[in-house]
Amino acid sequence: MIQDNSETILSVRNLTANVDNTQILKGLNLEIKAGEVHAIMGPNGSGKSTFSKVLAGHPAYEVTGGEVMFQGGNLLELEPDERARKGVFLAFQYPLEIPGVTNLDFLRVAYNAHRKQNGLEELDAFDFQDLIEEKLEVVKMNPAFLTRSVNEGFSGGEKKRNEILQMALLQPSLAILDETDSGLDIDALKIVADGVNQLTTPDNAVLLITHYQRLLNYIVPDYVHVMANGRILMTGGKELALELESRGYDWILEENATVGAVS
Ligand SMILES: Nc1ncnc2c1ncn2[C@@H]1O[C@H](COP(=O)(O)OP(=O)(O)OP(=O)(O)O)[C@@H](O)[C@H]1O
Repeated sequence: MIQDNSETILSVRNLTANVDNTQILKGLNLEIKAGEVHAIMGPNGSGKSTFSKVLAGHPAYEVTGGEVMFQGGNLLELEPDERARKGVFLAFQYPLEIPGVTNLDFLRVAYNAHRKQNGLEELDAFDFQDLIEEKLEVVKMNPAFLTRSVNEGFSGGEKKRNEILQMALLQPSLAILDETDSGLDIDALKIVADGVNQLTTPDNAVLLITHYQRLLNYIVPDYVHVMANGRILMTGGKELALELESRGYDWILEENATVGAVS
């Protein structure tokens, strides 16, 4: 038997979570190994963003049961900033604006916090400038975006690109991209996808949440999961995304309703 020795990056078992006392996640299971790209698709309101926010530690979401292990440690015990420093990165569906804080300062503080976590010295402003210019190339962003306040007045697509810039800089172990493709024109979609692909290594993993198969033409997933009603109902390879595009979700919901009725 061939042994798969890849490191497990994320292991989610029977996760349940509430928002405002309403249960949204209802027993979610997922295992992600180093080097893998996973995509989660599913109907509106199925809990995809909730899952990403629970992973990031958003305080509005209450975990009521189950387990989330990240690189062998209990993720749920960590504060949101600790999760980020340890390498969990969430690119938001709706990136926040931070008026009064320049993109450059924001990125430098985030980057140096990350270095500190890894026992490294802070990078001074000059070295950071060199580094960030290199990263701007990855996402083909104009340096003028560095001196503007974080996301303030950025177009939808520029905000998404800025999220990928942050990711390029921080090189997370687990990048969770929540509908990063929404609002992107075709060229921007390719640039963002190239950025993600350049950052994918055998040591890290990517979790994409998307409604559109087209993103998966550019970032090819190892696994596609279908989430509905707070659970992952089906897992397949990249071809599952094509099938979903042509058949929609009802057949999966019906199959699961039948299974649920029998068991
Ligand atoms: N604060 C809240 N109070 C009550 N219900 C909430 C709250 N926040 C989210 N929900 C509900 O949780 C459910 C899951 O929402 P979530 O955003 O996780 O879904 P999604 O799968 O990401 O949807 P979409 O594909 O539309 O982005 C939805 O029915 C939503 O209305």
